Amino acid sequence: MTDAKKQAALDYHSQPIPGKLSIELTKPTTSAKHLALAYSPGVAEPCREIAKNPENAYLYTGKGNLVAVISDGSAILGLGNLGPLASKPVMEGKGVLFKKFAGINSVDIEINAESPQAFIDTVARIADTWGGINLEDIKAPECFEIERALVEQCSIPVFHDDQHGTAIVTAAGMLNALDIAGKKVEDARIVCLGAGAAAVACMKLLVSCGARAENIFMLDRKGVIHSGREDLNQYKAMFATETERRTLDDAIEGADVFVGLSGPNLLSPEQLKKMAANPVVFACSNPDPEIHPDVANATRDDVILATGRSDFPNQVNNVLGFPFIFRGALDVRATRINEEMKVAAVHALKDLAREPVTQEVLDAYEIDSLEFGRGYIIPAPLDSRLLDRVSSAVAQAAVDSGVARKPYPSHYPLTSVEDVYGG
Ligand SMILES: NC(=O)C1=CN([C@@H]2O[C@H](COP(=O)(O)OP(=O)(O)OC[C@H]3O[C@@H](n4cnc5c(N)ncnc54)[C@H](OP(=O)(O)O)[C@@H]3O)[C@@H](O)[C@H]2O)C=CC1
Ligand SMILES: CC(=O)C(=O)O
Ligand SMILES: [Mg+2]
Repeated sequence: MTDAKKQAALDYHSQPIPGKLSIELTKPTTSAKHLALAYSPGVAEPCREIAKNPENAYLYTGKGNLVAVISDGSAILGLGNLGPLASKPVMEGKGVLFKKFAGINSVDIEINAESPQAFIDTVARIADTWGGINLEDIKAPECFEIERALVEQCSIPVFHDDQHGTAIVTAAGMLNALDIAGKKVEDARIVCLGAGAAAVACMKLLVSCGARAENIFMLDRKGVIHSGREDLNQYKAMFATETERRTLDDAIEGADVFVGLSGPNLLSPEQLKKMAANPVVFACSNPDPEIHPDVANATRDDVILATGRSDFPNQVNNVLGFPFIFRGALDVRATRINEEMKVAAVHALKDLAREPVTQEVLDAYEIDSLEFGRGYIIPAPLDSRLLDRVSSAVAQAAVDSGVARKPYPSHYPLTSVEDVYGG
């Protein structure tokens, strides 16, 4: 980013008041009568009702539309482990996206935990406060154990966005991109740079969508993850292949797909040149992708390119997932976000990209036209149809797969965030 853009980002966060979110009141508070309802003595009544039946918390508090965004700051975007407090702008940012795109209230919580168990214990103790928990920017491999334990211990959805949100959006974009490239996911030779939270989840979901594990080369800082390595944790080991290839230079030769979930500027133009015709390159590290779009496009004119950023076409970013996935899950009071719900979200996103783009999207991105193709493989985050399409698919899948505690919402389809509480 230029110095001017960096300063603009700092000004955006600091002016006119610090931060990006505030809390609003939903009830009148102008008279003593109002206060007697909102606080003492009136507030005692909902307390008594909730003590009798915890489900009443959904009736008398904001719990049902409230998500905690929780991080330890150990893998903030692609910036690395900068600690809990430095993750706060990202966590507030996730809150902005929850509210703007899905009408969900959120609170960010940054935990200074000395161990994964301390993190788990902290979150488990406050879990009843929320309708759902979005774990964010927690590094691998700790994130896997943390999520597993919390899913087990909590009766509300717990979702590690960097794993599943990213995987859902990546799979949707990938199925479309391969189609445009004239290739089949089952045949695609895939290189995944990164073997952490996002990478492992993305490759697992791509395999569920038809990719063959033996066609995937995954790499970490030490190179290709192969069956001869003895330093692999159980999550990396799932992707160990029998191969003589050792480096990115080796792995990228002839590859159809590159998925970058690692760090900045790690794919060189020379490596991009070695890929097969019509290469699909998802350089998803934030804020700086594995290869800059200007460099990639100057290197090959047949590349189908996506990044995680809002300022280039084809934004493959979990912003297209988590707001709407939680919307659907909250609205049927799902106890968890299961595979069926994730796959439903993949197809809703994939299919929406194939529909004509609305004027609203063209205006928001200041362009005259956009149609399904190399420059448009995935819906844009400012497409208001996402709210209905993804949330309803997720809610239906939750009902069908038996994790919903409420029926499919009678107030669906949602046309805007104004509708989220129904009539
Ligand atoms: N666009 C999107 O929606 C999303 C993008 N991301 C991006 O993905 C990246 C990883 O995030 P996340 O999975 O949460 O983090 P993790 O810390 O869990 O994983 C990072 C992984 O990247 C690998 N890595 C780092 N540097 C290199 C390198 N020089 N060469 C090869 N591998 C490298 C690490 O290797 P090792 O295991 O050896 O340490 C590790 O496997 C970030 O840049 C993040 O911004 C993440 C989520 C969503
Ligand atoms: C987008 C996101 O969640 C990340 O880069 O970590
Ligand atoms: Mg993240």
